[in-house]
Amino acid sequence: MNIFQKPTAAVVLEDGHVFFGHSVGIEGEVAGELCFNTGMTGYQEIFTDPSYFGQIMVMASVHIGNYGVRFEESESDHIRINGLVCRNFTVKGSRPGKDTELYEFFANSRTVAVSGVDTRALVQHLRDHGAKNAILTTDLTNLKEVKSRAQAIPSMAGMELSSKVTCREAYSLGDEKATYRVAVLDLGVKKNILRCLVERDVFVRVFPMNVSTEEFFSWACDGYLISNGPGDPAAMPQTTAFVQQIIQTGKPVFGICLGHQIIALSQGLETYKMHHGHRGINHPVINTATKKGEITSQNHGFAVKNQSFGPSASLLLTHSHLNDGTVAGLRLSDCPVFSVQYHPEAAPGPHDSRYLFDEFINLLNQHKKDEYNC
Ligand SMILES: NC(=O)CC[C@H](N)C(=O)O
Repeated sequence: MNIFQKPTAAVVLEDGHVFFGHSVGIEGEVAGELCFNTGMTGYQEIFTDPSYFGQIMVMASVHIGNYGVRFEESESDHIRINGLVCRNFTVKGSRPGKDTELYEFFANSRTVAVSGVDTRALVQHLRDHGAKNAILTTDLTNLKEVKSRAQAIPSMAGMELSSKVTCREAYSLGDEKATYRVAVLDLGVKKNILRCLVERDVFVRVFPMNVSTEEFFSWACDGYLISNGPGDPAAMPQTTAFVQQIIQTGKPVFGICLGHQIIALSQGLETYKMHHGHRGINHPVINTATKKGEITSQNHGFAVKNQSFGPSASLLLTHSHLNDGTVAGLRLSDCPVFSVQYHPEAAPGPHDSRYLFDEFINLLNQHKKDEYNC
């Protein structure tokens, strides 16, 4: 924040810390879990990712808004974050071909954004003390009262949020005469996951999470994708039981992020809330079979407990996070089911993990030849 300018907005943390900044123009107050993303590019994809529903995002990257917005690059139809905290917010982006400014994008969805914040100090605080609930406000008249309201925000742990972002009705994408047909269980799916399937000759049908078993299983398909999404996976017992049924069909299943966590829960593993999560586009992962490293895009605040994997387990650890050893991927030993905690569809990248979509297609092919029995 420019020390000569008076603050016009504040980030008030549940632990009492206050970070001042400037409102970028949308007045109001929002509450949510405050977490940080270290990606140096891709702000539009982050803000429109349904997995961030309910969260206030602190961007470690210093320039936000500087290349505007192109609608075709959104991960869903509008902004999903509850609020934005950044260092510099550029009102007029300089990218040729932009459809609109980030400012307009925020104004249209009435999402509060605060700039001029010492984001380096704030990120360090969250990294040291963990993700915190917070209130973003442009009304600085009674911050004491805002602090006590910040303490009353419910924890992300135990919160089911997919029902807020899943589609209302089933819809299809791609060519109906494509070689493969995949049913997607939409827990908050990112558009690029669907694009990655369609460009591999897949006809996709996306179903809302509360779809009836009759409707879901009566759509003839070669395999299933369980999508990413917001909230705590442990708060989704019905979806977990449904995924168990999906696995029992014996068809190939691919889980991404929340989908990965739900698959793990359906097999008796547990999940837990992480200290401050993984959110960025340079997270190193090792593929335990090939021993190759992958640089991955990640966005999760929960993870699968590492304790139940072993050589004789029916679940095999396929990928491990190289920074902290957390579970990054798994597969079932006796069914064509695999999942990753990270984002192989990542846009703007990195693209190291795109091969996972090809592996899914290989499984679909194999399944077309001989049926598995789970
Ligand atoms: N991107 C995702 O699917 C996130 C999964 C889950 N909501 C988490 O935070 O861990």
